[in-house]
Amino acid sequence: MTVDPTPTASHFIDGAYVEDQDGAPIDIVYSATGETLGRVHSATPAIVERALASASAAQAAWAAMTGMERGRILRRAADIIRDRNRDLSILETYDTGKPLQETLVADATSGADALEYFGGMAATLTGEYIPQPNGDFAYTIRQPLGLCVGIGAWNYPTQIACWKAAPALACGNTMVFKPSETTPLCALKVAEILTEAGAPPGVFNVVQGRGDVGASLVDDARVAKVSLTGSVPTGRKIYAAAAAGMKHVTMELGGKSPLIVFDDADLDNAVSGAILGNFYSTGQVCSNGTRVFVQTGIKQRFLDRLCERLSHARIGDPLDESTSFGPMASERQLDIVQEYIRTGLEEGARLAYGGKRLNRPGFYIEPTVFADVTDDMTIAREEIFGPVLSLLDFEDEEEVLERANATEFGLAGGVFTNDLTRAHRVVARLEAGTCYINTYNLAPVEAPFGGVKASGVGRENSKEAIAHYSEVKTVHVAMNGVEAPF
Ligand SMILES: NC(=O)c1ccc[n+]([C@@H]2O[C@H](COP(=O)([O-])OP(=O)(O)OC[C@H]3O[C@@H](n4cnc5c(N)ncnc54)[C@H](O)[C@@H]3O)[C@@H](O)[C@H]2O)c1
Repeated sequence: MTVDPTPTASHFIDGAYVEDQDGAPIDIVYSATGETLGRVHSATPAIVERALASASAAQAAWAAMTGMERGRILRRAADIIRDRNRDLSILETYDTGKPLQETLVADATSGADALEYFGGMAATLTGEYIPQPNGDFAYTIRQPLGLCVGIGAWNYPTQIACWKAAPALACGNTMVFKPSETTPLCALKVAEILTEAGAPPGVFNVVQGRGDVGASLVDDARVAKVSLTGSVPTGRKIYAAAAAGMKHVTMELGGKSPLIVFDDADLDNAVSGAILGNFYSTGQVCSNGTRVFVQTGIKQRFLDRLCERLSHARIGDPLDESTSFGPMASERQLDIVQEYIRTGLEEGARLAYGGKRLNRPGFYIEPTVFADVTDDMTIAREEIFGPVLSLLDFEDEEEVLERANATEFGLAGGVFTNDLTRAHRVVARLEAGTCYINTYNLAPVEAPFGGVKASGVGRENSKEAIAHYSEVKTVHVAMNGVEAPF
């Protein structure tokens, strides 16, 4: 073990690690073995108060720094992350169970990208000059919102912390971040590295805990904005609580996205897209295209090729770099996935591949494919958040579009076809925040990411994120006398 996965302490507040053993213990369980690596303690009300007070006190001075100065710190943090990519990737693997093969390229690196991108943008966040008659004018100032709360899911703990911290801090906000109780480790490292890079104490704080701790953060009157990555039910609760305080929100929630394969598609590319969109990170990706609609003409060939390709998945120790498919992140999530597989079978879907828990320690389940799935089946309607692909077939474009959009979710959607005009026509009509043509599940920080309908509010990444972490103040200036009616 080259990386010690046990954290220095549970929380990171005011530029330093903080412990308070009065909080309820949260075990750090390595999902590849089921062993408990250590424990953190949930934040007590006193810890939550310390974090909020620190972030609140730090905000004015952080906002008063120039964008150049703030950006330099974020970019320095990006460089440190890249220098330590391997260790941070191993930590991400301990936190989530995702294969090192993935974490080496997808997690800390994406976090560094976000810090570099928004660090570079910080100095460009300027206002506008708006000319008015007779030499009068108005101008705008882009201002931070203030104290922001970030709440994370467990599938991408480093990336989620950075995707929220980077735009928030670039705009001059400070943040209290609560990682998922399932993955408490990585956000602490992000806080440590930001501090090392020069972020003043209080600018980025991490507190541990479950939903109750998250709710206490959301409810605090000092908090101006809440950004959640999580499930739709949690999003509904947090959005409602934030509305009571008229707070800004970003909601990155769940999905049940359609991936549509027309019979003129390049079969191997389409199968690759379905693999990326269902089995990467053991299927624990919000934007996954878990409803794979395949046109009837290539249905059998697609299924055969998919099953053949899945037989090459290397399931095993995620710290072995040749492993391409790891365990579920937690026993609870494994149980949820197994329950959905049982429901799929009960409702008459045909199990075409996998479906079984592996007979080894840890929370492993095989990559699973159901064929002959119909739109009304539970596995076609609900987000499973595990490696379970539902194959549905369709006859024509109009029909598949109607069925693809018949869901409360709207996170992502994809189409595989060699017909250029059809590709653009289809994505134009997909009710989804992020669409893919002949590819799937890319999420570069330069492009907006987020959902429509129940899948979310607002966008992360890209220039769009700036609007969600800042406000515009308008200033009117008279260069002439003031006329009044009396
Ligand atoms: N759209 C995206 O960008 C994106 C990315 C990753 C995951 N997700 C979604 O996240 C879900 C899986 O993650 P999860 O199981 O951790 O989600 P979850 O909703 O159970 O928990 C998310 C976070 O919210 C906290 N929380 C729970 N109840 C709360 C409350 N009442 N107030 C404040 N905080 C509360 C949890 O402690 C956790 O930190 C899936 O639905 C997945 O699609 C979305």
